[in-house]
Amino acid sequence: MNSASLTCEEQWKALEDYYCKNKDNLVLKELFKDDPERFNTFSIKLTTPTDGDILLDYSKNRIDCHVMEKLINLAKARNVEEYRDMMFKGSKINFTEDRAVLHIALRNRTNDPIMVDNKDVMPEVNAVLNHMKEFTNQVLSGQWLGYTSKKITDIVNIGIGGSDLGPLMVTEALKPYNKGLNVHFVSNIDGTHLAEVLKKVNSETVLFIIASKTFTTQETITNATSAKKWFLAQAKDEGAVAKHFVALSTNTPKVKEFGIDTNNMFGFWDWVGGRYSLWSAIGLSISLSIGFENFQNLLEGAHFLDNHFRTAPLHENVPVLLALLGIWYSNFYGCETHALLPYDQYLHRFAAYFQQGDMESNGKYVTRNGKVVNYNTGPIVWGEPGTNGQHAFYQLIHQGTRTVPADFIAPVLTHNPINDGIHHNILLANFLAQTEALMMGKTEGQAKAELQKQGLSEDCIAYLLPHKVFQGNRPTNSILIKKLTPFTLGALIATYEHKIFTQGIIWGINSFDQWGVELGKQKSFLIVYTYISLRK
Ligand SMILES: O=P(O)(O)OC[C@H]1O[C@H](O)[C@H](O)[C@@H](O)[C@@H]1O
Repeated sequence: MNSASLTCEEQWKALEDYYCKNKDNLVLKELFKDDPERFNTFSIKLTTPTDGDILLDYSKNRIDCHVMEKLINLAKARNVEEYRDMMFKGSKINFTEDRAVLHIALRNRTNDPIMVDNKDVMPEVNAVLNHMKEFTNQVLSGQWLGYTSKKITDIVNIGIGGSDLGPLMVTEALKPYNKGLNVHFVSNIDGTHLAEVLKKVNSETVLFIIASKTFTTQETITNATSAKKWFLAQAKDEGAVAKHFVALSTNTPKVKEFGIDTNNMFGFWDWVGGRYSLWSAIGLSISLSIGFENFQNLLEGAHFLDNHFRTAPLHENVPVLLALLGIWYSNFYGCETHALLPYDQYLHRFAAYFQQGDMESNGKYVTRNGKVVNYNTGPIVWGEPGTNGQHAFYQLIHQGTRTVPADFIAPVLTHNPINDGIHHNILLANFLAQTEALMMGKTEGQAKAELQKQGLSEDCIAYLLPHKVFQGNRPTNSILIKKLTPFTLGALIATYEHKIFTQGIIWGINSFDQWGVELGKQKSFLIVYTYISLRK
């Protein structure tokens, strides 16, 4: 496998050279004028079996065919395909933890064997899925009863990081599929988070889901312990805990120690990274919210995208293309951030979810060779749903001093076509208008003509003019799905997961550990113990 430093790669140098000579010629409106086929050249449509098309339009980027060719050559030189195949085969590509990286196994709907340490992981994956199905059906059908023989009405997921953000994002995104349970999330160690949720639930009808891969995370264990204390204060019977507490974890001894019946434990494995775990038992709150069949459709959507990522040539491979565009902006244009802008209220936690997904994966400066990089790695990921963002931070995207590459994401159809669909029409009009405005900008001539139309004096026009000009040439991707369904959401999430993977491979870093989080954790444990012993 290639172990050369990224900046020494011939393909890197070719990109650098091309960037230096051509960066001023990569002007979007000119590129569109010169090539009427530009949209067709730089867009890809994936047709899903039942949920319509997924379109990636990447024509509004500062690229031409030469840039794309060179970027693809770089991906090849960095062995993206080989590493991708290693991931799918179960190789231990998370080398600092000596672990396989197999979130793809959790949604391996064809059940082809995937071997880790000479053992097929699929039978265990399927066993946990069956357990989730059984449990979900029992709770939703009202068969599962609380300690006073009442049905469960509310679930509370207690977890943090990957054990919170994914389930929270997905249950919000798929609210139209909710089967009737009220779903709550508690993550913050700040007691306010738990206290506010406890005000809304009844001990007789609530189910606590303690979600923690390690079952040692300070926030989760503290919140879970307080929840159990609150529960026992009302139930007054240790035996009742089994009816109201379940655990999602890889750590059986710790789950037992906490007092949760291991029959009520849903397991997973060390090869599932926290930020890639919503497909595993960690997705139990999703399954309870939308029903197991819909949860399965979410897995199907991700599997569809996994197959695309695994088999499509690099120049037609959606996650690879998104990754390469990100590299072009981060490493050549020097862009610091990447915005995720979903034009769908249901996706209001999408950017927050991928803040962890991307920044915890690729926020690293040490390479596979143990060397410190001499180039930028993962960008700062942020965003809010449109159109709210437009009235908050789009000013900076349009006229700020930084270039902010942005992904605009929208469903063509809405779940809520209220008032004859006028809301959705306006929403989509904004989506289209923004990407166009960012690309086209406004020339001095156009701005002047507008000011003249308003009948302003020449002095006033001269004074205002510089503020009314937009340089434009601001890059965007447009990602359109037919409708936000479990399947299309699964595909969308998997797209970004594989984008992150591809970038990590090109940058030569390990996207699957998170040592950076540990330092803060260790320090806070020390301070907490000192504080507690001082109070005694
Ligand atoms: O699921 P847990 O073991 O409780 O971990 C929760 C979170 O802890 C840390 O913050 C890690 O960096 C995250 O990746 C993880 O998702």
